[in-house]
Amino acid sequence: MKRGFLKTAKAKNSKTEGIALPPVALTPPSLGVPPKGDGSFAPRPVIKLPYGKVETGNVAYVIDMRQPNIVTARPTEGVVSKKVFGREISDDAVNYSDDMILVTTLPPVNLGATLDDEPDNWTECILAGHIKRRILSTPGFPRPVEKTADGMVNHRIGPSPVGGLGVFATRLVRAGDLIIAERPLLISQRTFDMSVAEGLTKAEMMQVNMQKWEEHLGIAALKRMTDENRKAFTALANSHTEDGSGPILGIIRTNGYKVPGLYDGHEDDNARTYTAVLNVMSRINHSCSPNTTHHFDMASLSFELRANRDIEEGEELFSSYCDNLRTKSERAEQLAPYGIVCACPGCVGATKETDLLRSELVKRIEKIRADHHVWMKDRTRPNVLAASLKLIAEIEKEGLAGAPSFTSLLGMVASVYSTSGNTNSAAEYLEQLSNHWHCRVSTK
Ligand SMILES: C[S@@+](CC[C@H](N)C(=O)[O-])C[C@H]1O[C@@H](n2cnc3c(N)ncnc32)[C@H](O)[C@@H]1O
Repeated sequence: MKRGFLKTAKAKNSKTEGIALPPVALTPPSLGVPPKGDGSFAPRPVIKLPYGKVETGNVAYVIDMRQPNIVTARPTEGVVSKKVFGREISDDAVNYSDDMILVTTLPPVNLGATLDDEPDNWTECILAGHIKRRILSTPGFPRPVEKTADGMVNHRIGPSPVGGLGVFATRLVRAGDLIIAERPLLISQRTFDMSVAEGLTKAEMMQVNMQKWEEHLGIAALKRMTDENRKAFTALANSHTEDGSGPILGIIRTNGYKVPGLYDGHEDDNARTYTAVLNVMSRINHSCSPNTTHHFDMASLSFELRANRDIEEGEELFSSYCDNLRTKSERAEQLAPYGIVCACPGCVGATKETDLLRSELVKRIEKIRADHHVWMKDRTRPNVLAASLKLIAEIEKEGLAGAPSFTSLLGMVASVYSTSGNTNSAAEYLEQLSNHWHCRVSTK
C-alpha cells in the first residue's frame, strides 16, 4: 500500500482548464497508434484540471500498489511515499511493451555524462513504450541539433515589459531564420490516468490524481536531471501555485509546449498528447500576433524556433499559447489558465473586423484557392491576384504571418505573376514563400 496526504479541493470556487483527462480506469488503457477513426479508442469524457485559487482542505489517501489505479480516502494522516508506479527502465533496454510507461533519457547517455560528452544536451522523458521505440527508430536519430547559420547566438533572456522574464533578439533576425533549436529538459505525457477514488468528491479525486502525477514527475524531472538542467527547470515560471498542482506539474502547465506528432492512441485525443518544457523557449512570452513559430524535429529530438517576419535587434520574441484563429474572447478563455490577460496589439486593437479576419481566415484562403484552380484551367476567368494581395496585407497588419495557410497565398500570388510573365514579382513572392516554409507552425 502507498499512503498519501494532500490538500484537496472544494470544487465550488475552482475554475477549470479545458484539458481532456482520461476516464476512471481500473486497468491501464491500451495505447498504440491506431489509424484515425478505427474505433479502438472510444471518446473520453472531459475532466477539467483546476486553475486559479482553489480552496483546500486536508484528506489522506491510500493507494493499493497491486491495483495502483484504485485510491481510497482515509480519514487519517498519511505519508507521501517515494515510490511511484512508473517503471524505470535502463536506457538501452528494448524489452518493453507498447503501453508500458517508461521513465527514460533520450538520446540515451551514459550515467554521469556531461555536456562535453553530449553538447546538445538530452531530455528526461515519461513516455509510453511505443513512443520510445518510434523515436529510436526515426531515421538519423539522434541527429545533432541545428545551429544558426553563422553559429552565433541571436537571443538573450531578460526582464520583459509583459511580466517576469522574456526572450529578446540580440540582432536583426530575418523571416525564416533559425533563432534557437534545443532539446527539451523534459518530455512527458500531458495528463494522467484517473484513479478510482472511494469516498472522495470529484474535486478531491482530481487533487489526489494530481498529487500522484507529481510524484511520478519527480522521478523524471528532479531525480534524473543533471544539476544544471534541474536548476533551469525549477527556475521556470509557475502560474499554478494555488490550484493543487505540485511544483513540477505547475511548471509543466505553465511552460509546456505540445509535442507535435507524439501521442498515444489518437492525435485528436487531447488527453493523450505529450508536452515539453524547454530551457530557453519556455521563457518566451505570449502574443496573439507572435513573431516566431516553432516546429519539432523528431530526428534531433529538438524544437526549432524561427522568425515568421523580420525581427529587429532588441525586439522581444513572442510565441502563441492559444489558437490565434479565434476571436479575442475565445483567446482570452484559452489564456486564463496561464494567468494572462493579453494586452498584445492584436487584443488591444481587436474589433469585429479583426475577429472575423481571424475566425474566417482559413475559409477565405480556401475560397481563393478554389478560384485559383478555376483560373488555372480557364485563363479567361478572373485571377486571384487582387484578392490574394488584399488578404496578405490584412494578415500582415494583424500579425498573423505565422498562420498555417499563409504560404499557400504567397504561392498563388507567385503563380499568377509567373503565368502572366512578371518574373521579378514571381521571384519576390517565391522567396517569401521559401522563408515562410521554414516556419512550420505548431501551437503551444
Ligand atoms: C512560459 S512562461 C513565459 C516566461 C515567463 N514570463 C518567465 O518569467 O519565465 C508563461 C508565463 O509568463 C507570463 N506571461 C507570458 N506571456 C504573457 C503576456 N502576454 N502577458 C502577461 N503575462 C504573460 C504568465 O505569467 C505566464 O503564465
